[in-house]
Amino acid sequence: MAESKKIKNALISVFHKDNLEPIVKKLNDEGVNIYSTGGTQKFIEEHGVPVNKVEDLTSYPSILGGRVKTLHPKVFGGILARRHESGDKEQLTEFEIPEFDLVIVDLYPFEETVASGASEQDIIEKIDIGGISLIRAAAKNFKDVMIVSSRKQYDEVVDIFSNGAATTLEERKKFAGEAFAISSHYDTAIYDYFAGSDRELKISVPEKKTLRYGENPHQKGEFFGPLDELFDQLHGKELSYNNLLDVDAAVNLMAEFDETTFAILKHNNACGIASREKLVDAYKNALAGDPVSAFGGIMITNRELDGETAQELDQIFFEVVIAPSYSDEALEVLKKKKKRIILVQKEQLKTNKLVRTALNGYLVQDKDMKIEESADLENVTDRKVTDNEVEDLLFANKICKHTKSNTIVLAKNKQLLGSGTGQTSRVDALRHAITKAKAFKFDLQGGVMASDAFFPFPDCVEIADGEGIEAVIQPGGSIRDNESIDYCNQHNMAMVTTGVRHFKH
Ligand SMILES: NC(=O)c1ncn([C@@H]2O[C@H](COP(=O)(O)O)[C@@H](O)[C@H]2O)c1NC=O
Repeated sequence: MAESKKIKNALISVFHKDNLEPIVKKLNDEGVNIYSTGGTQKFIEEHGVPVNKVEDLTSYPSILGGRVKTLHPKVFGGILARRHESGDKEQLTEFEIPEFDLVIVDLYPFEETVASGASEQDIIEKIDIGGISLIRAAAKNFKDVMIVSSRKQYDEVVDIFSNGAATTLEERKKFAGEAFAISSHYDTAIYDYFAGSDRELKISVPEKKTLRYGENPHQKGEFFGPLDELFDQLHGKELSYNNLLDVDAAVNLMAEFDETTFAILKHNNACGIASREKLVDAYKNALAGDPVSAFGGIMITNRELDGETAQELDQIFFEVVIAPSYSDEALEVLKKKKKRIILVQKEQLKTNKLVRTALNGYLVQDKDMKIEESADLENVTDRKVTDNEVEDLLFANKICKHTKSNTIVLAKNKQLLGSGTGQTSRVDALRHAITKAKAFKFDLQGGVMASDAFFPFPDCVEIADGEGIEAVIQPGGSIRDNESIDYCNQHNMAMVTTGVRHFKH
C-alpha cells in the first residue's frame, strides 16, 4: 500500500462554508493546525474549532475589500516549498513560514454571478485571484500538498481522513488533476465573459457521462453536458450514444409544434408525425406514417402522455419515450418493459450554437432558428394556396427542416405520408417519399410537398403532379425556378416560396 503523509498544517479559504464542518472537526481531532481567511475563520471558530488567522501569519489585514488576503510569501512559500530541497527548507525556517500540507479552497462563484445578470462591477469582483492562485500552487506541489478545490470532493476527503489526517501521493496527484480541471474551467468562464466576436473556441464542460459505447460497440463513447437539467429519467436502461442523437433530433423537431403532436423518429429523422386534437389520435396517425420503421424508434410528444396513448404505445417495441409529463396510469403501463427509457423533458433546449468536428478542426455555426409562418410565404403560382393547404405546407416545412438533406416531405391533413431522407438527389428523395407513402397505403391526391432546398429542374413538380400532389413549398432561388412554376401553372398546382433554405447534414 502507498505510504501516507500526515497533515500538520492546513489552509482553508472557502466562499461557501456549507459542509465544511466534518472536515475541520476531523482535522482538529487529528491535531492539525488550521489557518483561515476572515469569513472562513469565523465560521470555523463558530463551530468550536481553534483556527489561526492568515492575517496573523502575514502580518497584513485583508486589504482592498478582500482583493488581497492570502497573496503573500508566507502563504505561498508554505505551499510551494519543495520538502526534499534543503535550500527551500532553510528558507522556510529563516522566514518562519509554516509548511502547508493541505489546502481547501472554494472559489468565488463567477459563473453564477454572470448567470444572475449582475452588474459588471459585481462580476469583476467575483473573479477570484487569491483562491485560484492557492489552487494552482497547491496542485503544482502535489508531491507534498493535498489540494481540495471543490465542495463536491468533501465526502471523498472525509472518507480519506477516516483513518487519520493523511494522504497518499496517488490521492494528492488525483486531486491535483481535478484542481487544474477546476482552474481551467474557471478561466474559460472568465474568457467567455470577456471574449468578443473574434473569440477562440474554448469549451469546458465538467459534467461527463461514460456511455456503454459509441456509435458502434467497438467505439468508446462519452457525453459531456448537464443532461439532468433537461431530463428526468423515470425508468429504463441508460441512454446510449445513438439514443442521445435521436433524442436530440426528437427534441429539436418537437420544439417546432404548439398543437398536440406526436412524432416517431429513427436514425435522427421523423418516420411518423401527426398533429391532432387528441393525443391518442396524433400517436395513431404518426405510427401509420411508417409502422415498420417505428420498431425500436424514439417517441416524443409535447403533451402529457395519458393512459390511453400509453396503452397504444405498449403494443410496439420502442427505445425511448419523451414527454413533458405522464399520467400515473401511463407510467404504470409504460414501466411494464424493464428497459424502456422514459424521459420527462423539463425545459426546451437553449443551445443557439452548433459544434462538430471536421477534418483537423471544428465547425461552429448558429443553430437554424428560422421557421416560416404563413406571412413568410410568397405565392408564386396563378393558383393561390387554400387555408388548409397553408396549414399542411407549414407542417411539412417544419418536418423538412429537421430531416437530413436532401429531403422531400409529403404530407396531408397534418400527417406525414412519406419522406425521402438524406438522398444524394432531390428527385431520389421524392421517389423515396412516394414509395414510402404508397407502401403504407396513403392516397397522395390532395397532398402537399415540401423541399428543404430549391428545385434545380422541374422534374420534382412533374412527378409530384403525377401522384396527385396539389401544393408545394420550397425556398426558391434556382435559376430554373420558372420552369417549375410554369409547370404548376399549366397543371393547376399551387406553389409558395419561403426564401429560406433548411439544409441539414
Ligand atoms: N485575494 C486573496 O488573496 C484571496 N485569497 C482567497 N480568496 C478567496 O476568498 C474566499 C474566502 O474568503 P473568506 O474566508 O473571507 O470568506 C475564497 O473564495 C477564496 O477563494 C481571495 N479572494 C480573491 O481573490
